[in-house]
Amino acid sequence: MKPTGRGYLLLDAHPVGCFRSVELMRAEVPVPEKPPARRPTALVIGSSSGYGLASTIAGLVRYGIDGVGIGLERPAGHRSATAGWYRTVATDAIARELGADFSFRNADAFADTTKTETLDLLAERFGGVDYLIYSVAAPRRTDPRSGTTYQSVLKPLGAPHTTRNLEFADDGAAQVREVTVAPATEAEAAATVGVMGGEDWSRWITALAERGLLRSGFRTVALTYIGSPLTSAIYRGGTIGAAKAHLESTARALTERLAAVDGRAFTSVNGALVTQALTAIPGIPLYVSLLRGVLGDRFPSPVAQSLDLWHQLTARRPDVDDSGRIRLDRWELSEPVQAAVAERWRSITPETVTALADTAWFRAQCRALYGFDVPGVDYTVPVATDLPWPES
Ligand SMILES: NC(=O)c1ccc[n+]([C@@H]2O[C@H](COP(=O)([O-])OP(=O)(O)OC[C@H]3O[C@@H](n4cnc5c(N)ncnc54)[C@H](O)[C@@H]3O)[C@@H](O)[C@H]2O)c1
Repeated sequence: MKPTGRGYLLLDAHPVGCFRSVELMRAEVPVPEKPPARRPTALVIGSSSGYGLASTIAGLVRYGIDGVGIGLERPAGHRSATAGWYRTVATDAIARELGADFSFRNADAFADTTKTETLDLLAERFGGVDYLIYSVAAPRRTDPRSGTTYQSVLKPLGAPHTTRNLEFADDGAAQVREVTVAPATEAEAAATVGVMGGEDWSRWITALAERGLLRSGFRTVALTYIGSPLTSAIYRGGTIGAAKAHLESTARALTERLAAVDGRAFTSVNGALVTQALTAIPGIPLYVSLLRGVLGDRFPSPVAQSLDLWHQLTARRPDVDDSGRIRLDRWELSEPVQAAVAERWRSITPETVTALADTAWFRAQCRALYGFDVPGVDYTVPVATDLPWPES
């Protein structure tokens, strides 16, 4: 199987490459000296990819979690299954090997039926939930109660924004192209909040509360991002930033509601991570490649950040900023790092891009999202792509 596609989007995922990337993530998690006194129950929404996957693996290996992970993935058909499908198969194998009672559901987290069925399963198997990690990144959401489908957009607010995009030719050569993005309409901004804001997270908590499934001391976290002044027009000050602000205010409202069970809701500001969604945000691929150019191997992995997230979630007093957010992005936003990235951003030319930005790393990361370019995989060996979703 060969990687085929257009731009950053590939059409197939390589199962063995996806298994291997899950193994490599697992290898980063230190095994605890002794098992936890009580196995916590966790619900991870968005467990097949990115930060949700890393949190699931870190939780299984280091924190002995049982529970449920939810992702929305496509099975094999004319093309391979999605990469998240194969990563879930591999994560399930880890859970089984560890003896964890952890099952995976392939379902639309935004649907009421998914909530009911997942809560039925949690009630029957565990009788309550200790942690909910909300790590969904979706392009659209259908609100099952109104039937409205919201479509998110990645646009600035108020004024057009001109930035530079990193692209790759078919032979892998890096190119930088100037792009101008028109500002979002009010309807587009509201729709983005409808997808990536806190409404669905809040509904999960309400559903758990109504079923009496919130254990005393329950904690929940949804992931957010701030990012650099270089990307603020398109990210934090743009439509997606408005959605993140909504998510952050939802955390404050949820914490008030969770007082009855001595619970708390947080957002966690994670650092930049190469994902498919990130490649679609104008300017961000160049920014992240420059960030890696500055940091090299000091760029923390998603597993390292997820271990920090669990550390904070399980701490008696989590380390939060003035707005009540867990901060896992200090490495990214530190003054010297941002100054170095900004200096490179200003001076970059088509001739210097590969020297100043780690474009080779960025391209390999993008391909690894589909299981290609993963170290230790023999891509000449034929692979079966039609694999079943793990049984729950
Ligand atoms: N990538 C970054 O740089 C970055 C940085 C900080 C915070 N975050 C935040 O982290 C969160 C997760 O993003 P990611 O980058 O890990 O994304 P990702 O694309 O790697 O993972 C998204 C997950 O959501 C699941 N999903 C999507 N739609 C779903 C649906 N309708 N029902 C059930 N599951 C669904 C996918 O299956 C996948 O498991 C987002 O809130 C994102 O904004 C990302």
